[in-house]
Amino acid sequence: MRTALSIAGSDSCGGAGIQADLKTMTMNGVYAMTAVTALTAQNTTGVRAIQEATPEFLGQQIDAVFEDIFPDAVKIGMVSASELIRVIAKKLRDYEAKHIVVDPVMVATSGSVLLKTDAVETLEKELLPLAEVVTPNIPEAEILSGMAIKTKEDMLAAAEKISKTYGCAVLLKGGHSINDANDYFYANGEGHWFEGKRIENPNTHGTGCTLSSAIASNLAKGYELPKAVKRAKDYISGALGAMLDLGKGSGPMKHAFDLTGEFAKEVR
Ligand SMILES: Nc1ncnc2c1ncn2[C@@H]1O[C@H](COP(=O)(O)OP(=O)(O)O)[C@@H](O)[C@H]1O
Ligand SMILES: Cc1ncc(COP(=O)(O)OP(=O)(O)O)c(N)n1
Repeated sequence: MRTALSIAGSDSCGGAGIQADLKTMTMNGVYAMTAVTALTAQNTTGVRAIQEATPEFLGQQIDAVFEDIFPDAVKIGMVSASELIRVIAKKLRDYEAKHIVVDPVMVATSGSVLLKTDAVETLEKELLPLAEVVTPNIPEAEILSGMAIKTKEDMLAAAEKISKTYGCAVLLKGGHSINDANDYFYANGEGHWFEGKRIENPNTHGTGCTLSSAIASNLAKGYELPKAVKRAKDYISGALGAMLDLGKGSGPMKHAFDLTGEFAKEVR
């Protein structure tokens, strides 16, 4: 069985972070492992408190995984502080980790800051150059590219700039635009759109975590990056389309939706 490691924060309400990653990887037919960067006291209305792991303890979790079950892919989500980012980068370099997907989580949809301002530079310097693909949303891409993104043309230019600056593929997510859910992919000097039909579901807690861990799962299974992204896009559309409605705020998605076609055959 193929395996994937999520290095991310825990979300006590189960919709984002490590919990979303475990559900997504499992539903995508991959054995999921974790290294927890922080605990959050969080629900669908917001993040109340954050307790970071120590850098030493985060390193021990990563060692414990790599020394026993070498992951076929690694997804990195919320990592709030520079010291934690440095430990992750060193371990991934030392172990020569494969298929690294970086979701540069900065601010939760609820508005809570999940990456300290002084750690943005460390993320850019240490983690992005290790990534096979980075998956910013529009506000995150504005920070990484240093450009305002207001139009589709801005998305193209920002993705190209991030890709060329950090030497990785970029999937710039369009979930924060109003009319559609089209994401722009740029790699090796070429770009194209992954189109998505916008689903009228206000419960989008954990969409970014889910998409990035679905990409990591599909890379772990041996799909080339564009196909891994396409399959992840289909997965997020299915999970949002299942229309789960829990909690008082932006609720989580349903992962145990009816997988159809190609997915269903493989995951069984
Ligand atoms: N209402 C929606 N309908 C369909 N797809 C969506 C919707 N909202 C977000 N997505 C998709 O979910 C993924 C995560 O996007 P986004 O919400 O922008 O990320 P984040 O959670 O990091 O802010 C993207 O593929 C995006 O296109
Ligand atoms: C622990 C933890 N990690 C990441 C997030 C952010 O999740 P994401 O899917 O990027 O976006 P929203 O859920 O905020 O739309 C989080 N909230 N908690």
